[in-house]
Amino acid sequence: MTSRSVTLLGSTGSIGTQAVEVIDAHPGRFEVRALAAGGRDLAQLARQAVHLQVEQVAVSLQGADVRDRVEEALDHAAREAGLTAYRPEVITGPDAATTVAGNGADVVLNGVTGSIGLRPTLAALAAGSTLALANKESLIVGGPIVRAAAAPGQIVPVDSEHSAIAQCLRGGRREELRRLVVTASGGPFRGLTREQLRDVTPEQALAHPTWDMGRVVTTNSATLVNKGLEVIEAHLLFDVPFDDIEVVVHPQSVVHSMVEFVDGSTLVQASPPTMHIPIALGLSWPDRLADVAAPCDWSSASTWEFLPLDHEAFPAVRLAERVGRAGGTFPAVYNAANEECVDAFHEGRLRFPDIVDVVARVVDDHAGGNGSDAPGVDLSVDQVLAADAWARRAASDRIAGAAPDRPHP
Ligand SMILES: NC(=O)C1=CN([C@@H]2O[C@H](COP(=O)(O)OP(=O)(O)OC[C@H]3O[C@@H](n4cnc5c(N)ncnc54)[C@H](OP(=O)(O)O)[C@@H]3O)[C@@H](O)[C@H]2O)C=CC1
Ligand SMILES: CC(=O)[C@@H](O)[C@H](O)COP(=O)(O)O
Ligand SMILES: [Mn+2]
Repeated sequence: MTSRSVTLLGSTGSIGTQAVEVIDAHPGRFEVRALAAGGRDLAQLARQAVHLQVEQVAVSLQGADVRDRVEEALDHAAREAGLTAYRPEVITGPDAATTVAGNGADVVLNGVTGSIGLRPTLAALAAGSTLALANKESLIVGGPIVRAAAAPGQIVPVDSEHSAIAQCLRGGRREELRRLVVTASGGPFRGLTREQLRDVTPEQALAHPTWDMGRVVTTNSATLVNKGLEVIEAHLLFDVPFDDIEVVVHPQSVVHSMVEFVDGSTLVQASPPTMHIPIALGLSWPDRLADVAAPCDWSSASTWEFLPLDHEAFPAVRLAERVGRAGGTFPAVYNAANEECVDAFHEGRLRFPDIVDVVARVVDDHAGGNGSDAPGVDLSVDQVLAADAWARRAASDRIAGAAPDRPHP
């Protein structure tokens, strides 16, 4: 089998480092051409660059000394590895990830967090690369823009639920599909009431019961905003109406989602919780790589539970369905307001249940005509980014009003 060239965006994060593990475990299958990161850990990025011998290293930091710092880190990592002649191209600044995303690699894995991933997603699609998409936010905020930019099959989902659905769809024809069932772990606060959620801490929110992930997606799992985003993601990826997408709580995170067909049959995709499988499929689609992860162990007793979601304690999914149906800039507003609220929660400026309450108020303000809005097919990237910026400001104002007392001193 021929080797695929790969560009890894967000290479130092949870998805990025696991992608490197998958690539290392399959020598000869992939050649990593470029890495991009935010620049919080230049030493790690440089070690990855030297290890993978990439041609390009992109860092989104801006500043007079950034290039020198990246080159210094690369020199240091190369010396440590006994390689003095290694000199990749270094790209810096806010557009760095977008630049390497457009380098025409066979596969671009977008593992950046947040709506900042929109331009890189569009650059990868414009360059004709297969987009292995972990950065769900770019699809959600870009909506019709991203869909229009993608050729059929050009986006391969890496999010575990959507990878599961894509795998299940290989077992039945699209026109035979009745509905999608998206599983949710329920997060660390499953079973708590809204009142009990008032005093939970950031540390508790980051203790996900089944997955080890980055800070934002882990917090979103706790609020169920992640599941709200994933419902919109499923609608956009598979063109299924919101009425035909159901969320079910499955605390074990072994069934990663399901597809129900018209005859009453349901196909599920199951594996112990690891992102290695969806990452490997994202890189090698439509082929499967061998021995990516341990399969389910059927030799000992185990239980899979499926429970309804408590929408009163966790209103984020219903709110996401509303913004998803509204379309236009509403999903971008939901996402951007949430990104602001997640930061505020971790900085002790907002209580946990106020995250989704503030997002809902910002969405209501948007529905009332605030923030630039352009529903429908004519949406532009500039309009999305303007709505994103407006939602961040609106959320900040609301956060300042929502937290007169500091919940986490
Ligand atoms: N982790 C998981 O298991 C899963 C994650 N996802 C999705 O995948 C995406 C990544 O999540 P995760 O890996 O957990 O997040 P992390 O926070 O662990 O990693 C994010 C990565 O993106 C980099 N980054 C941040 N800003 C930029 C930028 N402007 N340009 C280039 N790189 C940047 C970060 O670098 P730095 O630290 O230097 O800023 C880091 O390498 C999210 O959209 C998430 O929802 C989906 C399913 C599962
Ligand atoms: C692994 C993955 O895909 C995450 O997005 C996961 O879905 C988080 O788990 P929950 O949101 O179901 O808690
Ligand atoms: Mn997911």
